Amino acid sequence: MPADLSPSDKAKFLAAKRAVDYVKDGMRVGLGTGSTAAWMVRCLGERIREEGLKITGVPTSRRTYDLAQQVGVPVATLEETRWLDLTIDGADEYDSQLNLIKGGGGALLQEKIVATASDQMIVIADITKQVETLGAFPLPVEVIKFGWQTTKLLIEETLINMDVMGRECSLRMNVDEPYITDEGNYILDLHLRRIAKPSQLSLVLNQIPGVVENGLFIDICDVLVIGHQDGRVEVRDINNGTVENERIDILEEDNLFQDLSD
Ligand SMILES: O=C(CO)[C@H](O)[C@H](O)COP(=O)(O)O
Repeated sequence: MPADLSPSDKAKFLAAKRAVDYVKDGMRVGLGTGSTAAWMVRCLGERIREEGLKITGVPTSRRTYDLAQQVGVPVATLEETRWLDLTIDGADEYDSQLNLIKGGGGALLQEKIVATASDQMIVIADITKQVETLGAFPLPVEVIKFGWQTTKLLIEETLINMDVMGRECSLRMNVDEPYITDEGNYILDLHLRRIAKPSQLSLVLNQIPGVVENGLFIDICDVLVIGHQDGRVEVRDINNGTVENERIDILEEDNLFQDLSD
């Protein structure tokens, strides 16, 4: 087993490796953003090299675009493909209904557009992302720069009216400057602790002028693949209510791990 791969990376890799089994020849695939999604892009690159798999990937960020280019996954834009067969992406939190918080990596807007434009969304994660109620992870909200302080006040007012537990709302920073998304916007992180009504909150937030999109993904994820550090992989399918447990032998993947961790 490669010494330089952390237990957390092993779990992410296993989820990613299992999820790319869903990808078939000719598919148009949404490529998520983040450390777990990066494993998925590398696994797709591996299948393209080893099996000659033919796909078109639609990246959800510049980072993912760069990685796809690097590992040989052909890319196109959503403008070109219009619709996708499948999107595979990570998440910051998931609940038992497979509702999600996303956007920790700042790509929630493209991620939501791409996932919504897909016949199926598969989320890959490790067990640390599982929560009973969404909200422990700060909820990212993408806002336009113009009048962002006013948008922030309106969000805070909305949170008071909705009687949400935590109400702190902070501008995401990149060292000492505001973080700028790929679409040139700011992100406000809402420290809510517990979101009792995620569906309602998502709708209300998106009605506030200046809000572009929020990181709540409600009824979008179809399949959740959870990687465990001991080699187990759990596949939960929300549409047919199945839960499957499998095991991927990590030792057999040693060479692949070595390749991918470069
Ligand atoms: O939503 C995202 C990026 O905007 C990511 O999917 C989310 O932050 C999870 O990232 P990681 O796999 O690195 O934990």
